[in-house]
Amino acid sequence: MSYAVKEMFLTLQGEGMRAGRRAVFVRFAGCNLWSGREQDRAHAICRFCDTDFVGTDGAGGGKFADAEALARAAEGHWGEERGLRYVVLTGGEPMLQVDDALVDALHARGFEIAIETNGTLPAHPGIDWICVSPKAASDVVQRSGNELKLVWPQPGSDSTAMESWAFDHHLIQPMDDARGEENVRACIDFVMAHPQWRLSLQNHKALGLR
Ligand SMILES: C[S@@+](CC[C@H](N)C(=O)[O-])C[C@H]1O[C@@H](n2cnc3c(N)ncnc32)[C@H](O)[C@@H]1O
Ligand SMILES: Nc1nc2[nH]cc(C(=O)O)c2c(=O)[nH]1
Ligand code: SF4
Ligand SMILES: [Mg+2]
Repeated sequence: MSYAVKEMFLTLQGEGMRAGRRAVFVRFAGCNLWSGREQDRAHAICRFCDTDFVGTDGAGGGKFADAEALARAAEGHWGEERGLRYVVLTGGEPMLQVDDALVDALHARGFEIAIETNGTLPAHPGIDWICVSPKAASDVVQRSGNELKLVWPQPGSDSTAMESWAFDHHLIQPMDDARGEENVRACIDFVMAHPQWRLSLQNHKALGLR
């Protein structure tokens, strides 16, 4: 299979329990909850997306003919060092494209594989670190994993129900939109009232990283 990738880059994971870790990000093109076009945002299932995932024209992006080609490119971003290789598959929605061949090719090059997914499709069982970020108007089928990262406030999402889902960590992340600090305050208040949750900040934005 070929893969459509918007962009690929080396950075620090900015969010969640593994924030601060060196990682190659592979941003797949396309999503099942929004077309990515601004004129469609108001009617999309997911309306707060902070990401351009349309097309394959970003830095390091492109159409990769097969899994080997994509894994080779990821290795190129990481460099020769073989220790602690870490790749984060994101998008768009990566589970629209991630398959056995890609998981095997990345593992063969020594990568630990993480995914950022909206959870509407089952995560590939070979993935080593699963982060699910539920969207209120969608049906989440992937209810287990390493971390659940709920963007907040998100009217219509049932955080109490999510506490019984099988995740090791439950995180609340401020929605980055025009309300800004108000959303951060709402997240702090939420964690103060629900100690089983913890705050996730988008460190890369504060640090000026990609
Ligand atoms: C762009 S999404 C791509 C992966 C997948 N489609 C998903 O939604 O999880 C990556 C992460 O950014 C989060 N995110 C997207 N827009 C955001 C925003 N405006 N504020 C805070 N987090 C946001 C998502 O919830 C998800 O955890
Ligand atoms: N540095 C950095 N960390 C991230 N964690 C999740 C991201 C994403 O867009 O999936 C992201 C991203 O875009 N950049
Ligand atoms: S599901 Fe993820 S990639 Fe798709 S529109 Fe929402 S935040 Fe963006
Ligand atoms: Mg991002």
